[in-house]
Amino acid sequence: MPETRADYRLLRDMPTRWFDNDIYGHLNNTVHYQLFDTAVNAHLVETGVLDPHTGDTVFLVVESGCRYFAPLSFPEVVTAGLRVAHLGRSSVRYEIGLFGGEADTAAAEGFFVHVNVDRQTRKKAPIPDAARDVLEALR
Ligand SMILES: CC(C)(COP(=O)(O)OP(=O)(O)OC[C@H]1O[C@@H](n2cnc3c(N)ncnc32)[C@H](O)[C@@H]1OP(=O)(O)O)[C@@H](O)C(=O)NCCC(=O)NCCSC(=O)c1cc(O)c2ccccc2c1O
Repeated sequence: MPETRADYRLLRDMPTRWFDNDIYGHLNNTVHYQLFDTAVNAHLVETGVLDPHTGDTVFLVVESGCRYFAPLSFPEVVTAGLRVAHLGRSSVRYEIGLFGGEADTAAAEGFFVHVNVDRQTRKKAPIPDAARDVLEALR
């Protein structure tokens, strides 16, 4: 059973683009993953805890997945619901629901796991306190 908007801690509107529709006239499955990345990383950048260009550490994805319940398509505005399901020492699991238009049940539900790594060595590193605070607020 798909989840509802109330099941997520933060909602973020995500405009769709002409190019997002595939030959069947709906968002291709790869676009859902782009929306997940954009929703989460935009929040991290806006809250000041991710600087993808100069930060000492960066997040890498180690696992991701998605279930698709209903089609989404341009020109719909999609709303992404975000929550943190697990916060470890160096890892965080995000769960994201995608809602089409005014719908209250998710058209798709996905997740991905980020591991924080040192930018230079690419070895895992503890999630810094400031980022941890932002992530705790999404639990
Ligand atoms: C990332 C790695 C270096 C980690 O290797 P390591 O051996 O150190 O990993 P561990 O097994 O010790 O686990 C560390 C930590 O993660 C948890 N964990 C690991 N796997 C999973 C899993 N499948 N599910 C849940 N949790 C997992 C584990 O429990 C530990 O947790 P703690 O919290 O207890 O510390 C190595 O795995 C690696 O290099 N992998 C390849 C990464 C990669 O190439 N990914 C694809 C491209 S990256 C990407 O797509 C990407 C997306 C973005 O959104 C970005 C946003 C901003 C910047 C960059 C982005 C980006 O590159």
